[in-house]
Amino acid sequence: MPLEEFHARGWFEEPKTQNSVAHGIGTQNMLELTPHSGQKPFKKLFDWGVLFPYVAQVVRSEKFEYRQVTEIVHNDAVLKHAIKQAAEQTLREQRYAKNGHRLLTRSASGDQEAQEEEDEKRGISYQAILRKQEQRAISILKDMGSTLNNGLLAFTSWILYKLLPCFLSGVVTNTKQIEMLKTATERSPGTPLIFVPLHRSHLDYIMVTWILTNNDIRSPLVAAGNNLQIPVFGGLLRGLGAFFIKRKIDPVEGKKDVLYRAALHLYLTHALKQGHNVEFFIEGGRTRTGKPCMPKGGILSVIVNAFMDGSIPDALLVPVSVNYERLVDGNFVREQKGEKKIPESFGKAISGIWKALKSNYGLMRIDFNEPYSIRELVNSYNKIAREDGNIAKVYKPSARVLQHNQSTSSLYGTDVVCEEHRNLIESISRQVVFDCAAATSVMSTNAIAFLLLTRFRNGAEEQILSEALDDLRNSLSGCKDIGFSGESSQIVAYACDLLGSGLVTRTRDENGRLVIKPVNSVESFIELAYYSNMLTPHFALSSILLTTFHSLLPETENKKDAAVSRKKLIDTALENCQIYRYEFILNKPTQVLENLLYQQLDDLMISGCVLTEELHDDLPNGVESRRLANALADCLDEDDYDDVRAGEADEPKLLFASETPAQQRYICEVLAPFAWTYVTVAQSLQILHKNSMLESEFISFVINDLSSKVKRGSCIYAESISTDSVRNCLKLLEKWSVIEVCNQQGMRLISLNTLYEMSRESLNSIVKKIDAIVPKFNSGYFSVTP
Ligand SMILES: O=P(O)(O)OC[C@H](O)CO
Repeated sequence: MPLEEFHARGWFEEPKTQNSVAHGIGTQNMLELTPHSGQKPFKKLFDWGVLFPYVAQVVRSEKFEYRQVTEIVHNDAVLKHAIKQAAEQTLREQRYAKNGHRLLTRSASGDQEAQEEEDEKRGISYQAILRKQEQRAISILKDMGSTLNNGLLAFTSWILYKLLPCFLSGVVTNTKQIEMLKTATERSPGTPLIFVPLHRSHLDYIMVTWILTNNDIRSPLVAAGNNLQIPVFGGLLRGLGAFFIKRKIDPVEGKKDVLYRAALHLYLTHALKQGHNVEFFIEGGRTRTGKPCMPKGGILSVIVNAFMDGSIPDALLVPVSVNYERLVDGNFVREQKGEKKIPESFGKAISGIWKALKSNYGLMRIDFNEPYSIRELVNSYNKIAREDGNIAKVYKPSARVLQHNQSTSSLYGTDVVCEEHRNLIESISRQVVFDCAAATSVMSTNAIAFLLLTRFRNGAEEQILSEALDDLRNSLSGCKDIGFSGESSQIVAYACDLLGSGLVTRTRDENGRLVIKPVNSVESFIELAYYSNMLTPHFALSSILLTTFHSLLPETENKKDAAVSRKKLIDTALENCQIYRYEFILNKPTQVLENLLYQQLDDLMISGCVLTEELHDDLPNGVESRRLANALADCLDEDDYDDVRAGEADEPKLLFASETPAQQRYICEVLAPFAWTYVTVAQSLQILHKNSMLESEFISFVINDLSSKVKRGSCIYAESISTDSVRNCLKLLEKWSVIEVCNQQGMRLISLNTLYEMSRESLNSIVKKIDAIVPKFNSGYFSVTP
């Protein structure tokens, strides 16, 4: 989307019409690298020209009748049933605790009177337990419920209008996307919009609501973690639409909190039935790495269920992409290094806001992507399943009662879902995350951090970095939205200013040329990786493919003759993609990964990173191979790749392109830090030999090991020190049944599976398998001089 299409109203211009208030990016010129305004908050505080539109907004927004959902849920029969269930569960526990083995249950003994006498003797009263559970239901709903208020929304909008310019140089949205949302609501009146942003900052909650309110789109009820239920701010968020949910739904392992689950399920279902729009963060928490986290299905499952059981006729899922040039929340370096998160508190919030108001975080960008109708999504999945003859995978709407399955550790991961819909929810959630990530705009800081980490870890002259930025922009054009424009040299300077001297240094060399370098510390590389990782998913497939290609190239004297079969490459790359299954979503559920790899291979041939056999001999610079690959890519659509593969037996082999080793290296560098983390986890497994360990201890062990490798220089990627990636690798090893994870009194204990406990060879084979994804930059292929 060209930048010209973005609404370009200035922060400091007074809103002429209410609909334009929310988009402040200065003028078109300001978009091209506006210096931070440093506006004083509350300048022209009582300017009626500014205030009036907000007063008008309160009046206008009365058309959205914000019915409080809590009272409706109180009287729901399903909640009453859950209260009874919870009371019976507690009764059983109390009987067990007091009677031990002499447990009598009504159903078992058949003698209710005897049981009640026994209960009375032991001071157990079912009625008292029931009353307690009723009280608990009331308090859960009170803790949870939003108090969405139009007056507060308008007042906060006005405050934000005054405050945001103090620390952001603009908030960019696209007016066409806003129009699209309005059209969608007009076309399907009463169908709730479900906003699903990828979560980067606590500011996301506020900004999405702010943009919507200022554009007369009904503000959503927002699922917020109860970690944000802090004095003053908790109440404020609640008034702006937040409803609070527990991060861990079942605090006691193995015991389901039936009452809480029912309350959450009913609250959300009734909110949808009342026509409320809803917003939730499908990743659960904020990304710590800068790339999307794997989706958690909990909240989505309630929404999909409400559709499947006919509670609502449809809902429109709106993937929202949010990005910041500089993250207002600070950074996640401590957590990546294995330290515990400092919980949110009133003091922390105040000091955070104070610090933010005195800083410059550049632009914020919000994109509302095309809504999916859940109904249409289910129909399209069903169509594919029918075409594949996979009738078992056809999802049928059905009336049903609430049913719960095993939950994962975070609330957002809790499955309040029918088992038969599990695949459907997983497919939808992966598709939403994939689309959100693909539609996220590349900010200036993302591009510069990416170049520094993949190409210029030891620094580069400003001019060379600018040229590399030009190349990157060209390579992204048409496939990624770029959130900046202007001369690359100016963008380099601007982004370096925003990243700050803690992350990049700018010094003059002996010839007076400006050299830009990442600050050489673990902390700065981890933080730079956060910004760079926004681009990592985009290059992930080509990085896997090219790293795999290099791992398959034989060691030979004549590098130009080294050949790999296309099939072997794709098959091995597919296996390597599986290694990253918890790190990246590489394809949409509707896309075939193998086909995407074939497409990537064509792209690598077009860019001259891989050559083909017969064409290589007479055309050393690969021009002809590029032409052929171009022609192929032009005439093939995804389905045609199946036919191409059918004839692959007589296909020419793939050859090493000796003219482009540097270019190949940059692509392999993209995933190299992740590969180092994974291989270190695999190597560390040996300490589990005859020794189970707390997961947290094992993670610390790996992080320490990575830190010493980085210190010694045996691993050049300080950003490999990543708790998130260690965890993702552990999930993979659990999936492969290499390790077993069991819960003991709420703590996760890991141990080797019997096969790997018994045989060191099996464990070595795992290390070897993972080592295949580590690029071997000393193999000789990368050092070939063109
Ligand atoms: O990123 P977390 O884990 O601090 O959670 C942030 C969420 O917004 C909590 O509601």
